[in-house]
Amino acid sequence: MSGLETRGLVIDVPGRSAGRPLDLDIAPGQRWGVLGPNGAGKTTLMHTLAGLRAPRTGEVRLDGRPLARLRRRDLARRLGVVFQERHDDFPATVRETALIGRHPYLAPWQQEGPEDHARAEAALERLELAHLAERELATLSGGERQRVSLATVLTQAPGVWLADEPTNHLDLHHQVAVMGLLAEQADQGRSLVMCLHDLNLAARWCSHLLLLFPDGEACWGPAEAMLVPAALERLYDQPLTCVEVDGAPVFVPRR
Ligand SMILES: Nc1ncnc2c1ncn2[C@@H]1O[C@H](COP(=O)(O)OP(=O)(O)OP(=O)(O)O)[C@@H](O)[C@H]1O
Repeated sequence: MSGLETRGLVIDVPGRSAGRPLDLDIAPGQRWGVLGPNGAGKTTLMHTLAGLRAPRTGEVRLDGRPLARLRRRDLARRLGVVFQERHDDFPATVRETALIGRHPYLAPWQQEGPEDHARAEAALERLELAHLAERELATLSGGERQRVSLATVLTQAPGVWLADEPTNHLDLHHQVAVMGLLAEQADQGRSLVMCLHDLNLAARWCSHLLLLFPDGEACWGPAEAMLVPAALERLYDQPLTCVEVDGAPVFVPRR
């Protein structure tokens, strides 16, 4: 299974003069959460980790090889991305969209086979979307669309998942279901990096955390070492109360 590393990585946030170089080792089986306020650079980091945006300095490596040296198709098999708010202009059904996850495995113009269809159907079942398989994407609710994005990556079955706010638009049941699905992917030996705005989801589901500050400062490590109330209060510029529920910390914003 695949691991992702960054060496001396400074992401290219427009107008930011510097930033702490990131030396991350995201090993198979780990669940990394990226936390930070609006504008801290979380999405920019995800795009950089996906090879869609050049770093200002440093590099990203997948299984020890610089992303820049991997072929696009190889990368598309090994790295899956769930990004915020896709605006799909061309009409497609939910099933057709999930099947896009198989494209990195097909030759140009090759039709999907029974195995590809079976994977897509299983992913739609898993995301509770089977009853919507024939629906046009444009007719879906925000949460349903988000689950289609996740189903597409599940169909793709990459070794590394990059998910920008994977619980965006989801109700409580689906938030927990999706975090459970992502944890299961990690338990199967995949690497996972996700941006989260919900500190409590991060506290419950992440094994490691990266805190990104708006000035480019950053710190990272095992989740329990990062979930320090004073650091989180500085991160969000927001006083917090920390209580313990079932042995895990729960953070509540103070007025
Ligand atoms: N094309 C661009 N031109 C100018 N500024 C940009 C551009 N793209 C991003 N930025 C700025 O870079 C900064 C980081 O943006 P980014 O989307 O990575 O933040 P984020 O941490 O994901 O924020 P959020 O929590 O709001 O999603 C923001 O201040 C944003 O306005």
